[in-house]
Amino acid sequence: MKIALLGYGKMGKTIEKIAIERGHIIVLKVDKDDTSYDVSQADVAIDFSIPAAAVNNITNCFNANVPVISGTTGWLDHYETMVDLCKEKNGSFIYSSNYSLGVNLFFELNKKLAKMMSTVEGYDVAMEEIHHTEKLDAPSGTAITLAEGIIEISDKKSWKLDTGDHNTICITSKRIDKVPGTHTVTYSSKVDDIEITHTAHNRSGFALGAVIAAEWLQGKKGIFGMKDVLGL
Ligand SMILES: NC(=O)C1=CN([C@@H]2O[C@H](COP(=O)(O)OP(=O)(O)OC[C@H]3O[C@@H](n4cnc5c(N)ncnc54)[C@H](OP(=O)(O)O)[C@@H]3O)[C@@H](O)[C@H]2O)C=CC1
Ligand SMILES: O=C(O)C1=N[C@H](C(=O)O)C[C@H](O)C1
Repeated sequence: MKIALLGYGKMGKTIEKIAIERGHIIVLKVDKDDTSYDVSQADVAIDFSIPAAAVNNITNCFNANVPVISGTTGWLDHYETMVDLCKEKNGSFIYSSNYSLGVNLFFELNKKLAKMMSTVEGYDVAMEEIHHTEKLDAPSGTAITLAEGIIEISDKKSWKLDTGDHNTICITSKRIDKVPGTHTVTYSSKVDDIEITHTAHNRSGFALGAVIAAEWLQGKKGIFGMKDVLGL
């Protein structure tokens, strides 16, 4: 596949390495100063840029009829607009807050645990995410997906950063040195805690998942998620 990398930072560079190992060619690398670029030569574009650039990058791909894998987090207020544009342009689109196989299994485990916990009394749920100090958004996209998974099943109505109550899941965000991404969901009662944690050791799992998603999207039209890609 001919791949365009929209965002050539920590993730863009890791994706480049894995894509080349899997026999793909990088035909375009877009960074902050590349304001006008032509993505139309690519079979697929992979966007890991910054929250403020994601909508513009995804729009450029739909306008050029190029399938797009979106990994950037922190722009989801505009997700429905991008879905509508994808439908209007008959495009191909995958967004996932986290492309790693491990986290996608963790998303399923989180929902199973939430279902189990909804049958007992005395526990309250909270979440913690830890990332490197360069991260621009908080809470992480992955923490938001985990919270949405719990909200689907429990009597929690929403999530909030650093605060919570009976109706709200408290998500605590910590920023420490070079941590690639750690997410913990904790159910606490007066007598014990139940915790599940996913710890990324590096960025290779995210990058491999994004390349696998790009391969999977070839020849498909519509809007998909990693659940579709992984058959979960
Ligand atoms: N879904 C997932 O699985 C994962 C998602 N992420 C998300 O991916 C995003 C990128 O993460 P990461 O690589 O660690 O961050 P980096 O800061 O290392 O990289 C972001 C890159 O985007 C560049 N950039 C800035 N403006 C634009 C623009 N207009 N168009 C294209 N690129 C631009 C930056 O350039 P410059 O440095 O010059 O400003 C930088 O090189 C984040 O939103 C992060 O949360 C990260 C890991 C996994
Ligand atoms: O910025 C990061 O680094 C990461 N961002 C994603 C998120 O916001 O959930 C995924 C991963 O945790 C790493």
